[in-house]
Amino acid sequence: MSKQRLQANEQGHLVLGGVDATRLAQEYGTPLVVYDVAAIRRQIQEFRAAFTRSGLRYQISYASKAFATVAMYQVIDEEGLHADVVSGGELYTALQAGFPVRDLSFHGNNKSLAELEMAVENHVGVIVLDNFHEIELLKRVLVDRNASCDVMLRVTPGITAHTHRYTQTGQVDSKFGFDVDSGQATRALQKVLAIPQMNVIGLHAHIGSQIFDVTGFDLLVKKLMTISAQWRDRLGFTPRILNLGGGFGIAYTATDDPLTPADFIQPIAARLRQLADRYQLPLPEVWIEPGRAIVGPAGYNLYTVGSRKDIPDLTTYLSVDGGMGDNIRPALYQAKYAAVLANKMNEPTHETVHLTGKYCESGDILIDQLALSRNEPGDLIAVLDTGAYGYSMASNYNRNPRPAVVFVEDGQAKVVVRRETYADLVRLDVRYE
Ligand SMILES: Cc1ncc(COP(=O)(O)O)c(C=O)c1O
Ligand SMILES: N[C@@H](CCCC[NH3+])C(=O)O
Repeated sequence: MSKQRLQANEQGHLVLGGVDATRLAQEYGTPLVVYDVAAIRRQIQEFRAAFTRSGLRYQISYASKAFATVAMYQVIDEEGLHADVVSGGELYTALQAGFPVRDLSFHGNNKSLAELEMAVENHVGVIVLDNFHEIELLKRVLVDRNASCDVMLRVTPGITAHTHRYTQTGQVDSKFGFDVDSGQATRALQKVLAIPQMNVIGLHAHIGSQIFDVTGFDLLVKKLMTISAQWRDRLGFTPRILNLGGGFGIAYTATDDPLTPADFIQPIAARLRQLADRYQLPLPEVWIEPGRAIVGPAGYNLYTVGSRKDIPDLTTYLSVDGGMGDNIRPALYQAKYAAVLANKMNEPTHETVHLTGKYCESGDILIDQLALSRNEPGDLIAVLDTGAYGYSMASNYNRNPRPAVVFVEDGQAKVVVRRETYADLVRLDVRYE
């Protein structure tokens, strides 16, 4: 989100989804996580429009690890998308939201027996098989229940996406999926094809996250179509669906230059058509799993300015009432964010500060160099584009309660996750006596 696209009212206050951000802070307190729901819907429409123009058969599956709450699954359902879950907890949340289970895919590199049982008993649409151990576990679950299910095979395509090392997942040296080059994926397929309770509907791969160019996806399509042709020739099997995963990057700062959904989808469609033609394969249905691109730009973290430390001739630390507990990404990935003084939007830049949190860690820095207008304690800071992997990776470090989450749309605000209380923090504690 570029700062220019932000809206301010006559008082110079940031306006989110038609609601004054200072009103949100007064009413619900800070730190506060705010989602502009219309922005989520717009982004989904952009993906849909790009697919419609491509002429491909497609499915968009929201990667709910980016932000998974009951209200979020409701919005995804309203928009008619599929979703993927990676744990019993995400599955449980989706079930609580009444999300159609047939439209869920279940991922994970170490799904437990209990999680597989939960998925099968609730009739989850697709289980994405990740490793040989899981094939055996799932077989047991299905045989015991005289059940069957649709599966995809997650493969490791041997592609290194140009992104942070911690968010690369497609390279050979990865914990996820069956390796293609060593023949592991082919062995896995042979094994699964011999299990009558499993119906292989497609191939899945995810090369990484926060990706800004289409090269990795192009290589991925080539790899998946090549292996599809080999499998057709050797095993008489052709995957009906190619799931290309997520990873579509967003702009966190002015220097980020992300592609639009169409920039990704058009070349992917062209390459698929070319290879389907070359290998005489049917054009596969394409699934994608965006998480960040759907919720990232729609999210804002609101904080109140507190203490300040000026170190003469050196620097200034400006502290807010949240930090790494509600946004671990700067500490974990050196992620960069932009922020504004939400109650003084029209004032000129006055200084550059380290925007720090309140946690007992020197690394608890939300923004390393933030240009701000003149400010004082009580002012409101809005960190932008925090919607993906912010609240979903939040913790109670230092026994700080996690913030509330508010959805704003058409001038209305609604709490969709209540703020944790101190009582919540000790809810699971048991006295030792
Ligand atoms: C299998 C899978 N699909 C989709 C995603 C979503 O990625 P992103 O939020 O970058 O779109 C992830 C996370 O990186 C993932 O592991
Ligand atoms: N959590 C990461 C991305 C990895 C997502 C899951 N594979 C982030 O904040 O960017």
